[in-house]
Amino acid sequence: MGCVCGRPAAIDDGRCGQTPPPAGKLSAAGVAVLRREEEARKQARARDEALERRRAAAMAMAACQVRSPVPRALEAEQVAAGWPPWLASVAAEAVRGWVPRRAESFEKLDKIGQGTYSNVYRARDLEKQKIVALKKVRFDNLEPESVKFMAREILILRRLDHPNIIKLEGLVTSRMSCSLYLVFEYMEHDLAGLASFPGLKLTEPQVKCYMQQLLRGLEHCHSRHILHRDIKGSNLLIDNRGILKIADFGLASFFDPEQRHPLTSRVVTLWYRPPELLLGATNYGVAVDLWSTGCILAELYAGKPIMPGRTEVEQLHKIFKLCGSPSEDYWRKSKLPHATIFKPQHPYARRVTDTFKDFPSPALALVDVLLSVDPADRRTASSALQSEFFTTKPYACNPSSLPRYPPSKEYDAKRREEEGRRQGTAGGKQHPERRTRESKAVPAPDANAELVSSLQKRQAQANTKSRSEMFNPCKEDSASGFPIEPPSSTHIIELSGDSKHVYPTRTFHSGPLVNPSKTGTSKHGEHHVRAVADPRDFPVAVSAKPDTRPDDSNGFTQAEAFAHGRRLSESINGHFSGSGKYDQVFHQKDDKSAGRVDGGGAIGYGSKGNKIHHSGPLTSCPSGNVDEMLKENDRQIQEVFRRTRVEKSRVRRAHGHGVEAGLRDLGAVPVFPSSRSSYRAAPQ
Ligand SMILES: Nc1ncnc2c1ncn2[C@@H]1O[C@H](COP(=O)(O)OP(=O)(O)OP(=O)(O)O)[C@@H](O)[C@H]1O
Repeated sequence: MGCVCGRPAAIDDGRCGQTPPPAGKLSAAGVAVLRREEEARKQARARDEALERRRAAAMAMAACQVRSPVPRALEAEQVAAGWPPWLASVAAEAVRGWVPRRAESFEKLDKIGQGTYSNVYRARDLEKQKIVALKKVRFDNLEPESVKFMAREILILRRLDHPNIIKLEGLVTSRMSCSLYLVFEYMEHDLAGLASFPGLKLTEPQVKCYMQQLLRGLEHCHSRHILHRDIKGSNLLIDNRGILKIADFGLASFFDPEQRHPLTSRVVTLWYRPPELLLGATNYGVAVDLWSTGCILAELYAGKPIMPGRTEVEQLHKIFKLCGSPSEDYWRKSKLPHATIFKPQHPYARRVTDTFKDFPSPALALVDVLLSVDPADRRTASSALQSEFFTTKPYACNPSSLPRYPPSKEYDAKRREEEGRRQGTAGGKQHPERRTRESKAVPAPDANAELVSSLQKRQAQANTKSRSEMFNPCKEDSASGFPIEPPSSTHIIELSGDSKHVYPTRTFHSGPLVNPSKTGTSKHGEHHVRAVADPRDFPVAVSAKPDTRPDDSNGFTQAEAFAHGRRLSESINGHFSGSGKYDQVFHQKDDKSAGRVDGGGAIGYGSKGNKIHHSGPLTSCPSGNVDEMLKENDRQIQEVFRRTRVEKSRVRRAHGHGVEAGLRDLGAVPVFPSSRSSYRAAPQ
């Protein structure tokens, strides 16, 4: 029906009826039409409001630390302060007391980093006249999980105030905006980048200086009841004055030491992940960060990551080989969920002091404490700060006496390599040493199973018409930029030290902190990692059941975390699975509801329908010889990668850009975890 102003009701855009002729001049029919129009508008408004409320409530339910919807008054207050309603409805607490900064008050300079769910830019703050880092959070503002992570990160960052913790200086958005930038002080380096800088060897006072700052920052986090849960070199930013700051609180969580609330075990980047998390602990504390700190300390002395596992199983086995397997007492008292799966038949002896006998003894003593298998033995950041390592000579140097380095972030190395690739040379005009190292890139599976899975889900959605696109024109905020690439080269692993196996890896990133001279290099330039995992040591797993307790105070269940993590571990295990036993441990379909164990068999990767394909168990090998089985498995994996590459380039040719999501949906592209911190350059 048309309106009195002559516009059809169907195109009523809100202007219709705003200036109706005075009612007195209308006929009765005209007035009736006006009333009906008014009524229809009211109903439409009510419908919109109800929709908006439902959306906000759904987001609030899933939002971090938000057990009940944000009080309407607080939400309204934040909207009045200039925050967009989608943010105020979920993260009102996180932005409380702040007003958003305007985008125009910053000048974006260049991209300096990329995380799982963010792009980081160097920018000039035009109001304060200084250089800052702008972290643009990539999320779909209708996706509760992504808003939840972002809100938690902001809330945690605001609770922290310490010279060794990155400072969140503000947020950039506006009432009408659908994007969000976190404003941080700008840091020139990260520890991973510095440690991998060609020719750079940190002295003992320098190592102590960085470690002291790291532990002071951690001490502050823990005193505020915050666990970082992703301590690693690339999350330790360093400025030109030598100040180290812990960054990336995307995985951090509050914890209550008195009343332990179950937390997800799917956190911490694999190489730095403590055994209790690999064993599925949901009741843990500060010791998880101390384990990662121990790994970093040992890495700085060893010049390479000390336990570069490729799968959770391999990681755990490396830990047992180095640190010994847990005592009977620990198995009994900890009641860890995966204990029955991973408890080795024969205990492993601890070899930390043997392995690191070249370390100065106070450093070795601290490493020994921090890498205790029983979390209770790792003590605290405060006790580490009082250890002999810091109280005996040579003392930690003053940060200001540290040398000034050229830009040395992992991201810089990665960019150089990309540039080299574009020019058709392995390393462009880089330092030859660097080039060699980068060609030996080795992936380190990322910690962030939760985020990765959330992003995978969004990528799958993005393939059709994502909800964000429907409601939200800001395409940049979708997960479209998330780097997911198939591996592009090979990598040799020595299993049990005697048989070599070629595994696919990426050369996209700069390689890990591995010293080739100690681990060997093949004539093809591939890097050998002496993986100590011996599949025969692990019993066959028969079941793995998701726990359904609430997780992380954020409304997620363990079942969900389990399912998410499963997806990640399977995409990794699909590439690097070892024996039939290993495979049986991890080969499960990603079935949230049932958490079933499935022997699997097909190789491939996909996110659609929560189904993960993987290399099957190797039980079909007629000889029953593990090495034979592994070779056959490798052959199959190589074949899949070959087919994937062919298929990918075929589809790319056919459709131009933007086909990766489609391929992923078809299960043709293997899903890799975060590109940011997982691939690093090998130092000398
Ligand atoms: N304040 C800063 N100054 C300079 N560079 C920074 C700063 N913050 C972050 N970066 C760079 O951006 C990268 C990504 O940042 P960050 O780790 O916070 O992102 P993320 O999306 O949370 O990553 P993750 O994949 O670990 O979840 C960092 O590794 C670092 O190199």
